[in-house]
Amino acid sequence: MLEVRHLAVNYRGVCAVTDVSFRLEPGQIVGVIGPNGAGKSTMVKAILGLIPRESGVVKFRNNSLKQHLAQIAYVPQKSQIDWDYPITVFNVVMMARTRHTGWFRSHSRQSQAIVREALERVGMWELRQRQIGELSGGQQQRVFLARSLAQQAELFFFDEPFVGVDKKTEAVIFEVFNELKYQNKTLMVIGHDLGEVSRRYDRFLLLNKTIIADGNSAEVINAKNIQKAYGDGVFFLRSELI
Ligand SMILES: Nc1ncnc2c1ncn2[C@@H]1O[C@H](COP(=O)(O)OP(=O)(O)OP(=O)(O)O)[C@@H](O)[C@H]1O
Repeated sequence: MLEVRHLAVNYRGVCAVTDVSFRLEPGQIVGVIGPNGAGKSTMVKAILGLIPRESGVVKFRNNSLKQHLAQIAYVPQKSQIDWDYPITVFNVVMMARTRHTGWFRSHSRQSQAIVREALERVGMWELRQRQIGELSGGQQQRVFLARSLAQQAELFFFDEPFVGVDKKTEAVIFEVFNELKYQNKTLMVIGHDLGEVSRRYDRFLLLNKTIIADGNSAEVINAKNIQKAYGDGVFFLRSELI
């Protein structure tokens, strides 16, 4: 479904990501892990064309990804969102429908129903008239999750969706991820806390500028790979992770 070949990104001549290649298939939740500064966010932004690539090829269903942007949902890191922007919860989620209705046309009943369903799914319908800056961290993540649902995408990228959320919101997010997976959607989820990584993911990409390991939990999360990616001094207890 998504094919990335030899992706490389430089920032002002300094390499952030190099020679990253992988394929994503439908119906998978793929965790991207690696230390701070490993290039996880950079990799995703370069895949999406949000920042320039030094080199590499990205194909979605054998075509250029640009032709399929409506089918790709991206939820950036919380720190990248302007929470002071004056917009309600409802309208943030409705933004996902703009590609379907256009900027200047009023939103169809169908879009309104889709937005409502998405907000209800994440338990945020009651707060639909709130300004986004007036929400807690967990509520903010739920709103952006709802926005990705309302887009009715095929491929989803989430950049650190579990930062600042409590266990209840974490459980809601994973329930929604699993529903999407069983609808044969593909999810790529960035996280850097190894404790958060568990059997909930089908596959992991361990990144430190390039892919250190790619596979299931046992294949990726082992002492050798973790040391390679994180260096010495990382306390590793596999039994905690499975
Ligand atoms: N806009 C930028 N300009 C210059 N360098 C950047 C820029 N964005 C990121 N970098 C650098 O690129 C490298 C990769 O950063 P990136 O944010 O992709 O890593 P990450 O794995 O997502 O990190 P974290 O887990 O801390 O979010 C880092 O060294 C970072 O300092």
